[in-house]
Amino acid sequence: DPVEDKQALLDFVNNHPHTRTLNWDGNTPVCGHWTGVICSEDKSHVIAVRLPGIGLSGPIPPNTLSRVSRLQILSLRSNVINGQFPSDFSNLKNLSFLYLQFNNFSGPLPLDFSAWKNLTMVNLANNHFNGSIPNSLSNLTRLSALNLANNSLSGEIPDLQLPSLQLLNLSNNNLSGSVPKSLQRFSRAVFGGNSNLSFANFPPEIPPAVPPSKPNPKPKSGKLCETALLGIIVAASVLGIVAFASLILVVCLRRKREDGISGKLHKGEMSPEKMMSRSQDANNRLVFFEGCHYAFDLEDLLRASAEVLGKGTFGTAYKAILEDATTVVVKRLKDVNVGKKDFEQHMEIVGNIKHENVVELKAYYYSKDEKLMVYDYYMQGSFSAMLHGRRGDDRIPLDWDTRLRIAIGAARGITHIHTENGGKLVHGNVKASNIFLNKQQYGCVSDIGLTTIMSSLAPPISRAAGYRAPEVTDTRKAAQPADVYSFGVVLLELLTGKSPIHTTAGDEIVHLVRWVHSVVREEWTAEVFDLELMRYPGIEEEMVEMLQIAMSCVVRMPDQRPKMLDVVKMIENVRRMDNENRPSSGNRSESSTPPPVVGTPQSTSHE
Ligand SMILES: Nc1ncnc2c1ncn2[C@@H]1O[C@H](COP(=O)(O)OP(=O)(O)OP(=O)(O)O)[C@@H](O)[C@H]1O
Repeated sequence: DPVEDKQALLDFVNNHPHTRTLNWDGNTPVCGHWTGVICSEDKSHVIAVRLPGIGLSGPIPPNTLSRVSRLQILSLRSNVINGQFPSDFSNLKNLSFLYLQFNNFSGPLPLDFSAWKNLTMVNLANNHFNGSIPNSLSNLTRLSALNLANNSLSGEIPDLQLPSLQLLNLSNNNLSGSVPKSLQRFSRAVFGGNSNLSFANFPPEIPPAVPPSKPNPKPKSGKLCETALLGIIVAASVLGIVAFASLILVVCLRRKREDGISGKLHKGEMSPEKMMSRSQDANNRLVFFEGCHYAFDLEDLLRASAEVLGKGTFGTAYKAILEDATTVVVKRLKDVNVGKKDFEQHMEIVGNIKHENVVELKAYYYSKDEKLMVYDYYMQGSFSAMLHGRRGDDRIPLDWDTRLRIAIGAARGITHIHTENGGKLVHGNVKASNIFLNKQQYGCVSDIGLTTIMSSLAPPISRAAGYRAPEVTDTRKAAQPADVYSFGVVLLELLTGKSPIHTTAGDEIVHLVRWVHSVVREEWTAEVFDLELMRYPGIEEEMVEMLQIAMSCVVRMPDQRPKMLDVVKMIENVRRMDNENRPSSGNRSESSTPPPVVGTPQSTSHE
């Protein structure tokens, strides 16, 4: 609710004793002392306080912040607060985002940062802090951004071991000595304006390579290319939606070369009977995996009516309805890059993965011209369709509990995949359209390991672009940390409701990871979340925790990302009060789906 002056703000807070997020956008500056805004009574339910640019002055009164002991987001940016770093901040054990920039704070930084294990983003720039940078910052394993620029900090920079740190700014202080090795991955600019700092041991900066006098092969600007890319993405998905046609699968396959099975069928060169016998041939048959209850053969499949579900990176997916009403999904692969033996070996690995958070490959078919994969049909559609589809009046909102179940399930599925094939298997294509809901309504992942048998994709032209980890240049060689990155993007999608690459109203192309970083950096953290989630009370804490997990997954350096097993444990911890009802996360997270996080979902079959 908009409030117009300080008294109104105080009244508002006092009249709404359960306010959990206190947000003041700073558009109406209010001068004066700030006692009473958040310290008037017990406010232990408050998790976010944003009071930027409202003219708060004087030091923070003692014990003010001990009343908001569960605070996760604190922004007092752009006020005229002075005095020392408040000692009672050490009570704020859950603090994740701390923005105190552009104030008049002075004195030393706290010596001991070990109390704030959750700190993800710290901005103390443009104050008068002095003394040295505390070594204890190394305790902040989740810290992703640290801005201490434009203060009066002095002494040597400690050898900070901050595995998640992506943004650092120590410029314009009085720091001396040399830059420790652990921070030499950042550019010199972040240490600039410290006249006594030596760069003698700093690796030489390599100027960006400028190709001699070669004409630029790219005729258009990067932005245009990105627009074109988005056009392709949008067009492809629209095509998938409108291309509904009740076709015989054979017809879908008709443009194959003459020696192709379907081509022959189409031209009447081979009757279904002959085809049938050929399909029973040991060299040319539909291979079902153990435990598969389907009782159809290739001929039945070829006779089935088929509807295009969508064209993906690796081919086209069809919903095929057989004569006995059995419904399956047939994925017709294009650009398989390996021979029959390797293909079969790979299918064996994938087909033998049995886990309730992994979509089971039921059967496959290999011939020179056709490579098919058969899966169960998930009638609720993918997580992507649930999240982004039907945004109009008839939209069924995707509530937080469902999103949590999707995240936990998918994380467990990927974790299990990472244990397969001697711990070497990589999913390679983790994205929202490859996540479905299993019978318990938990996420389960599909499309495993196809990248390794397909031709490499030119990174910028792929539909998976927004999910791809920055280090992946050849999709066939992606490693497990790249799956962690892609899963982090899925989590960001789940939290924000935004696609990994989307356009703004002004047609600007936005990359979700960059957007979230910029919003969090500009301390609008609470604004990251999907508006649709705002209707559910009391979930902010969980959302902030999930945001931290997502941000740790999308760290630029692959070796600094958590392992999937750790991600599972972190997500399980988001809903702590549920732990008593569930087995411990350790082994279970690799093997099964626990009872639902909240309530009992309807038991719906996915078939
Ligand atoms: N088993 C399934 N049940 C229901 N829908 C499915 C199933 N498998 C795939 N789909 C849907 O079919 C469409 C095409 O899937 P496909 O996997 O071919 O492409 P994609 O997921 O869009 O991209 P990619 O090829 O990179 O995975 C997607 O909307 C996907 O969610």
